[in-house]
Amino acid sequence: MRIETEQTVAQQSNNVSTSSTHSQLKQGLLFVLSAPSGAGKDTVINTLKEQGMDFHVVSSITTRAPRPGESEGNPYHFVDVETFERMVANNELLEHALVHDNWYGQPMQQIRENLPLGRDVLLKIDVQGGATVRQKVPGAIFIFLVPGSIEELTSRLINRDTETDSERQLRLKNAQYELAQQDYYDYVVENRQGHLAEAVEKVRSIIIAEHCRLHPRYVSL
Ligand SMILES: Nc1ncnc2c1ncn2[C@@H]1O[C@H](COP(=O)(O)OP(=O)(O)OP(=O)(O)O)[C@@H](O)[C@H]1O
Repeated sequence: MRIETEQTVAQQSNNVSTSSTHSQLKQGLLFVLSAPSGAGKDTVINTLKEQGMDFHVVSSITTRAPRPGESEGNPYHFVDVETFERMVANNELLEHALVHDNWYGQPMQQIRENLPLGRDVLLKIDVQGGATVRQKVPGAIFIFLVPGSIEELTSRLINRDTETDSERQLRLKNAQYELAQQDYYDYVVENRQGHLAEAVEKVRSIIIAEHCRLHPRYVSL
């Protein structure tokens, strides 16, 4: 039997750095945030950024027209259908999908540039996109944001007033199916009406906790 003395324990701890895994392999983590339209993805992301969290939100490309107040790169890269099809053909997109009659895609380049620099990357995508990313990059961390209720979601979209009535109806119809997909995610965070701070704190805690894993879920693309 080997009895460990204070000296042997001290020798062992000299040989093994307590945080070797974390300090040597520091790489960013890939997060996926999905939710029905109007559940609060942008609001949560913007609040985390205002609080000083440093992560890169992938600017998707889309063929939809910019809304009032949006411009190239903010929050999307707006491209025509021909450009979109070229990027698909050149394998430049991690995933792409037709949502609400418009194409959306996630450029791979932004992920490849940021992760090796130790910067987390967040993909803000719908559930179809989330399913594709789960297949291609199972090591990503999947977070689903839900509203307190469908009624809350409806009034948020009405108050936001960024879609026509028929667009809003389509989003609410799709929300039923999208909410049913939450079971495939690692985390579900409720963003209740008037309780934004609570939801933000939960997402923030998830990000911090994922970095504290003994073996963080690093991915390579
Ligand atoms: N907890 C909350 N309480 C009240 N209002 C909220 C809350 N979270 C978000 N909102 C409001 O709900 C509306 C929708 O939020 P947001 O635009 O962030 O949703 P989204 O999920 O990014 O939608 P989309 O997918 O359509 O871009 C916004 O007007 C926002 O201010």
